[in-house]
Amino acid sequence: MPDNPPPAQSARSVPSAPVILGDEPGSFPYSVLAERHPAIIRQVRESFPYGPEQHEALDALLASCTKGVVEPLPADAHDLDRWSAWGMDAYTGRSWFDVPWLWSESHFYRRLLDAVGYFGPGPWQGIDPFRPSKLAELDSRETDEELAALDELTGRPVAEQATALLHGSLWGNRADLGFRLSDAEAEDRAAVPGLVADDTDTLWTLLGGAGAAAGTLCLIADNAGRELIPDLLLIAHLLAHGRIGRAVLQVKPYPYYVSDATTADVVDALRRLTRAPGEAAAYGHRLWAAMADGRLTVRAHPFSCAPLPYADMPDDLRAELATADLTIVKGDLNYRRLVGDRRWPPTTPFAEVTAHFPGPVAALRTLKSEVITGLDADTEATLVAAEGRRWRTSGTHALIQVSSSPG
Ligand SMILES: O=P(O)(O)OC[C@H]1O[C@](O)(CO)[C@@H](O)[C@@H]1O
Repeated sequence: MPDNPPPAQSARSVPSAPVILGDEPGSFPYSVLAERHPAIIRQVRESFPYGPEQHEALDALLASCTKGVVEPLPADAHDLDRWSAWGMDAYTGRSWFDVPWLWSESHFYRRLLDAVGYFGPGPWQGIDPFRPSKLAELDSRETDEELAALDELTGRPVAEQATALLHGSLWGNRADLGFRLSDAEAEDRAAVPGLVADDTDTLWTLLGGAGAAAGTLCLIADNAGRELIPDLLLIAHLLAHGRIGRAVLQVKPYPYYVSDATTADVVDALRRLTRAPGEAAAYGHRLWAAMADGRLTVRAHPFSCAPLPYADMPDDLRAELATADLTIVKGDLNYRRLVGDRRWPPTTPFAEVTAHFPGPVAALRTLKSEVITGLDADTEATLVAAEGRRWRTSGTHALIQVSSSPG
């Protein structure tokens, strides 16, 4: 089977490059499977007073994902057909290290929820194993400081507010609790400026300027807490200043990648805002009102937890995204899914690898895995000279890349 593609490869394939596997000891993908996943199992074990049944299931998952093979989902799994369509039949019986890294890493979180009884039936049904760490981050001093900064920002010119909130949403992506488990001090080591690509000007042209009809923004969210809050603040600003008429916030239908946002996390974030002192509360109440009158809608499409690239999205999601004037795709995992989790040469044009997308798309991402496209050769040379390969995974660099006419 060439390149290990899942059986359902769509006719909308993009230009090709080798799919990333986790099979190379010493490589970043390998370290995530071999070290980070066991660390996440340890963290989950300690986060709740789970019983012997859950601990045994976590033991079995640990053995399977580090030394074993991909095993079939239980016959009564609610999403068995979906995972069969997502390639599980092709990968069952194979090492987690020998199948596409995006697939095995994503499948790990599905199996982790099974192990702790999240899908039920039973006492642990619907109990988010990552909630304690998400709430701790939401209630942190850092969040207080970021919200307090809004009081000063509100007096600034509107264009300056917009740029500050856009960058707040971008750098908020460092709020990835899974990442923190293995590299908390990364921020202090950056040798080269943070932004490696910046299409901000193009992005603003796609969000109704003065006199232009206020269209629809779709924001495909990533992490909860200190990332989701700046995402919501950006949406509130764009609604309040008539740059958009409506926003659709795409979140995850269940806990995923430790800190990815679910609807429960959106509610927690809005409550955090409305409870805050000063301008933050005003933002919170405006967002709450926008939810009530439909100007802000939350969606949780099952494909947001699929181990597949967006090029393989189902038609209903494709049709929905096609109605947006702009789709902002947040974070590292979504970037891998947007451009394809492949070893692209870094100067591969972003527009080429996003041609499959059904409408204008902007990626806001801090770099936490090896996939990269759309760099100019000088920037790549400077980064390599200063940091070798570290710039790709350290989380200290970011990008704003826009493709205004794909599809
Ligand atoms: O929260 P984000 O920005 O999607 O980051 C998640 C990224 O972290 C990792 O799990 C490991 O760095 C990547 O595999 C994944 O792409």
